Amino acid sequence: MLAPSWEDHATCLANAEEQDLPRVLVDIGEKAAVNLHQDAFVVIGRDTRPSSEKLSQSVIDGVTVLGGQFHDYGLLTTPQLHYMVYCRNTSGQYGKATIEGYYQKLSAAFVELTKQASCSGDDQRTLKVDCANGIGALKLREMKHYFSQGLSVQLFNDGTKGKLNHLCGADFVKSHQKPPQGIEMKSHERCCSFDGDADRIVYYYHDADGQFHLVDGDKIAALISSFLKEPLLEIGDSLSLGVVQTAYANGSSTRYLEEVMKVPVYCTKTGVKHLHHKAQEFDIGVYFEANGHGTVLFSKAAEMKIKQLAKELEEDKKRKAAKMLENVIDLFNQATGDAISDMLVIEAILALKGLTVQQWDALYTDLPNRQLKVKVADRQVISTTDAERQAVKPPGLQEAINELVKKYRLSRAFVRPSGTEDIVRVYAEADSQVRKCGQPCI
Ligand SMILES: CC(=O)N[C@H]1[C@@H](OP(=O)(O)O)O[C@H](CO)[C@@H](O)[C@@H]1O
Repeated sequence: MLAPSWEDHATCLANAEEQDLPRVLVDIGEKAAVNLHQDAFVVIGRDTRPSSEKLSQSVIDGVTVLGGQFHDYGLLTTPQLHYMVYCRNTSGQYGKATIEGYYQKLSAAFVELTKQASCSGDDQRTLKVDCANGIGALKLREMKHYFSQGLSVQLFNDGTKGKLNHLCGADFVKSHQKPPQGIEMKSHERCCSFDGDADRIVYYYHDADGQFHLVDGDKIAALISSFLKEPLLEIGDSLSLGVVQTAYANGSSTRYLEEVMKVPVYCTKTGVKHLHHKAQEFDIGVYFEANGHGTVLFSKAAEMKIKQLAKELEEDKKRKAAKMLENVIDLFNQATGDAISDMLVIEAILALKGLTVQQWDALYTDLPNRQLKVKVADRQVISTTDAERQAVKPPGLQEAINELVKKYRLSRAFVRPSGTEDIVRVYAEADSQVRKCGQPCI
């Protein structure tokens, strides 16, 4: 429990996240536990569930008995807690380790960025936000006045009535491919859903025929990458840009990024800690899980370079491009995927590019896909390789999958044991739900 490096925090907090521990996240770096020469400092935050208060108090009691120091922030979203830890571990260089500091940093960058928006594809810069009846509602309500000159948000499922994540939230929308309850959607209206602790976000809309369209984490990564390429080209510096996905990324998104955007794409195991670490290998690392969890990381060197160019470049267009990148750096939560920060980045990009949600959605067409959970006696009998895309155990399983996959075009399928639930997950995609031979699949 000693002041660890930022990487230690990232690992520890990401591990807690993946094991779906209650959202009283405690700043206890794994590696830091062996460093006995520094004083302990524990950073505590909690969500709105009744159990969180007791859990949080237990942590405080434990730390007090051990004579450790702590700061209790009370109610926070998960990414806000990561932000506080990051600020403290960079001695305030990243930002002020207060809720006010978080609101100010992100809102100032958003307002500055959107000032440059000359036109807007959506006249109404209004966004409907489903807050999953979670902590995101409280925090977005506190924050919305800071950026109201650039965006007006309407909150739904704000926790005053419904239950956390029940028939709402990013996970519900993504897995059921339908809107959450409690939100009224008019056709072509831009809506988004946070998950319960506000670290994931997905967008969606209804078209004129009433058909529902999901714009998921893969499309968020595609929008952001294509947006970033332009100013990077303009400033003429050869900063490396890479996108990190998992096996659940739709094949169309990978093809779009590699073949149309000419951006290198990497696949890691499921779980943000894997994506986060891979993204740190680039000057600019874009990482998103299909479920909407992700952010963009800028290396220290890239940040310094961009800041320097924003000051020094003489040509107006180039200097503006560098300035825009500078604001983008400030707007992305560098500590972890953050629904509020991602929402502001997406809204800024749509405003700057004059894009509607439909135009964004049209970047590419998702391949039809299915994801299932299967309850088995022992999920550990399955082990995988190649970023979980190939089963190495039990014998014969991969061969059987390969046989099935052969029957479809642009097809891909894999199974893997979940890291968070006692189940096996099955994923399949293909260019159509009909077999090559023309017969429908069962
Ligand atoms: C397919 C899927 O969505 N998997 C989720 C889920 O992991 P599993 O290991 O698949 O249970 O929970 C993780 C933590 O929230 C999240 O990072 C990940 O994306």
